[in-house]
Amino acid sequence: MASVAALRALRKRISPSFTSRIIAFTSNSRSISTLVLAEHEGGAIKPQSVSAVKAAKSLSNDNPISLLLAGSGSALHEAAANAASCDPSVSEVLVADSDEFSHPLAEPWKGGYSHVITASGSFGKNILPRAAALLDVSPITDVIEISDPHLFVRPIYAGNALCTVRYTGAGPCLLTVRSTSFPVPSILANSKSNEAPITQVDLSTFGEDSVGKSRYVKHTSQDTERPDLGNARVVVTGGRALKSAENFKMIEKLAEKLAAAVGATRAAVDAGYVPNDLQVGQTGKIVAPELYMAFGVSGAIQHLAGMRDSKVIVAVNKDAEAPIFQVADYGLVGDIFEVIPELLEKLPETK
Ligand SMILES: Cc1cc2nc3c(=O)[nH]c(=O)nc-3n(C[C@H](O)[C@H](O)[C@H](O)COP(=O)(O)OP(=O)(O)OC[C@H]3O[C@@H](n4cnc5c(N)ncnc54)[C@H](O)[C@@H]3O)c2cc1C
Repeated sequence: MASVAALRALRKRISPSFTSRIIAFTSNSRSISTLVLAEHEGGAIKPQSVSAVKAAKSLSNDNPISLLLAGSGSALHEAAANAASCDPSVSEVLVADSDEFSHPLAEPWKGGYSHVITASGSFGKNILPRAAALLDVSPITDVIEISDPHLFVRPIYAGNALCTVRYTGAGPCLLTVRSTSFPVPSILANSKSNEAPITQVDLSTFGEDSVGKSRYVKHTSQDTERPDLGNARVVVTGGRALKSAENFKMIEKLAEKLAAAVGATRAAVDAGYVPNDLQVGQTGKIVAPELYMAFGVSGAIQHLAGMRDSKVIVAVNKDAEAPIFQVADYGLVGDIFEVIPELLEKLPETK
C-alpha cells in the first residue's frame, strides 16, 4: 500500500533512527507541536478535521499546529487554501501532492512533532495504528477530552465508563479524537486575515516499495442532498420496528422535512432496510446532534454508545419499558405507524 511504502520511505529519509530522534526531541523538550492529519473533499477541509484542530488547540496555548493534506490536483490545492484559513491557530499547511494520494488510503507524514492528531474516522483508524507500529509507540484512540498534553479521557465498555489515560511512552504521542467532543461552529471561521503559509512536502524519496497490500477499487457515496450523518444538526433514526425497506422511506421523508440526516440501528441495517453507512452506535457512527429522534429503537447499549451525547433526544416506542426512554428528554409511547404519518402530515413542506 502507498501509505506503508510512504511511511517507510519517510523513515528511511529521516533515519538512521527516526524514532530515537523523536525520543530525544520529546525527552529534551517539554514544548508541544502538533501535526493534524486532515481529510478533505470537494476542495474543502472536512469538518471533523477542524474538530481535530480544536482538539490540538487544547493541548497547550502555545502549540504550533501544522495541517497535512495529501491528495492530488487542483482540489487538493483548493482544500489547502481553505485549510490555511480554517482556524487562526493553524501555523502551517503541508501539502503532499502525488497521484499516489488521489484516494484516501493512508498517507505519509513528516517527523518532528510532539503530537499527531487525526479525527476518529475510517481515515484516522487506517493510518494511525500503522504509523504507531512503525514508530513503536502506542496510539490513544477515541479521545473525548484533553486534560493536559499527556492526559486524555476516552470511553470504554461501549461508552459506559470513561477512562483517564496518561501517556508515558516515547514521542510522538499519536491520538485519534472524536469530533463530536470537539465541536466547531457549523460555518467554519474562514477569516482570510489568518491565512497560514502553504508548503509542499518533499516527496522525492516517495515511491520506493509503493506496491502495497491493498489497492483502491472504487468510492461509493449516496447521491443525496441530505446532511452528513456525522455532522448533522438533526438526526432521524429508525429501528427494526420499521419492518421493511419500503416502510423505512417514512423515516427518509421525515428527515427530508426536517433537513435532517437519516440514521439506523444495526438491526435495521442487518435486515437490509438501509445501507450500513447509516448505522449509529458502537460499531457504526458516533453522532451528537442538537436533536436526535429515535423511532422504534429499543435503546440497546451498543446503540446508545453512538448517540447518548446528543443534546436533545426524542424517542417514540410502543413499549413504555424500552431502555431508550432512560436517555430520552422527550418520550412518546405510541405506534410509529401512527405517529410518523401524523408528523409527516402536520409538518410543513420543505421549500
Ligand atoms: C458487538 C456488538 C456491536 C453492536 N453495535 C451496534 C451498533 O453500532 N448500533 C446498533 O444500533 N446496534 C448495535 N448492536 C446491536 C444492538 O445490541 C441491538 O441489537 C440493536 O441496536 C437493536 O436494534 P433495534 O432497536 O432497531 O431493534 P430491537 O431491539 O428489536 O427494538 C425494536 C424496538 O421497536 C419497538 N417497536 C416495535 N414495533 C413498534 C411500533 N410499531 N411502534 C413503536 N415501537 C415499536 C419495540 O418495542 C422495540 O423496543 C451491536 C451488538 C453487538 C453485540
